[in-house]
Amino acid sequence: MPRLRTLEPGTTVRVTVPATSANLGPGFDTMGLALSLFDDVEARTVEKGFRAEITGEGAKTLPTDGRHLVISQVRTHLARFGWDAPGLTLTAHNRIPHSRGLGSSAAAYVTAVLIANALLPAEEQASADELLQYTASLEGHPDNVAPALTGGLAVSWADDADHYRTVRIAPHASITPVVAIPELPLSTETARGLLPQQVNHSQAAANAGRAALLTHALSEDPSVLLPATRDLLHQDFREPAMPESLALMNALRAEGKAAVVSGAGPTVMALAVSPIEAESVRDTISAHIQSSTQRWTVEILPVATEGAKVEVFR
Ligand SMILES: Nc1ncnc2c1ncn2[C@@H]1O[C@H](COP(=O)(O)OP(=O)(O)O)[C@@H](O)[C@H]1O
Ligand SMILES: N[C@@H](CCOP(=O)(O)O)C(=O)O
Repeated sequence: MPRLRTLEPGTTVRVTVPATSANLGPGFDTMGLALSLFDDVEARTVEKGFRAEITGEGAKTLPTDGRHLVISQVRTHLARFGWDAPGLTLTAHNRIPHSRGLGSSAAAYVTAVLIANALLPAEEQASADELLQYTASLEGHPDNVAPALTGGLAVSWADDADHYRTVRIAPHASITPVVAIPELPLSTETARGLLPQQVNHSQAAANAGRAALLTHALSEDPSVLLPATRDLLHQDFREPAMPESLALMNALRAEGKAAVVSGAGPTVMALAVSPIEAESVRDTISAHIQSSTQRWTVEILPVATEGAKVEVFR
């Protein structure tokens, strides 16, 4: 393997990346919405040593040396282009909760790839399309990384050559997400392990109809959000791993609220259609979870219209 070139110390890259809620009901592995909850990470190239200082989520659990996911992925991405950092100091302010279905791992991959890309010489930097390929391949599905990169609502797919594609759709301005985040985590890997290899054809057809309706509901006509958010591909299969989340989602839906499992769960997200309705949904959720055995955080998280932001200081 050819020797890696070493970057100069003294460059700082700051990345701000939004949380994302994938699936949105029937858009399994395809649709995702960026939410106004952000991780802020600053990376500085230094003479030597790989170290992370973490506040917030993961401060007590994540590795603080070169094994930190963002540090290791920055180095992997640099190596792809024949570079390494002499050393790296990472300062991470993590606000996106981990393993709750709000896209924390996607945010970490996007952060790492954007940091590495900004550290590369300008002529070697990746295009927006390449950034999508790298981040979606790391995550294994594009539905979180795409809206984390673009902001707003993203509909993504892999084409016949397995090349990831995405289109950004401006969400209707009235849409106001409310999230109920339970205390107990559920890893995406575990939740994916509950999915069947095959699904019934008529259920797949019904799901396709709802997903098609969902793009219309989210962009043009939120009045059809309740039928448009009905999923037949993943939520029920995952119930054994998060029964309280499914119970909350079903109770909200029975009351006419467009509630879904956020990502692979266990967070539940309801899509209100005004800030006032969002407050009422928040109160309704709080009433439902009063008898729960675990603590929940209930928050209104407006749509983030901008995707990840990168600043470079030399
Ligand atoms: N900011 C971060 N820095 C380092 N590792 C992270 C970060 N965010 C997430 N991770 C890793 O990803 C895991 C969560 O990924 P996952 O189970 O896919 O859940 P999520 O739904 O939050 O993406 C965490 O346990 C941690 O190992
Ligand atoms: N489509 C994926 C989405 C996972 O999102 P996350 O936020 O839970 O990582 C799935 O449903 O598995």
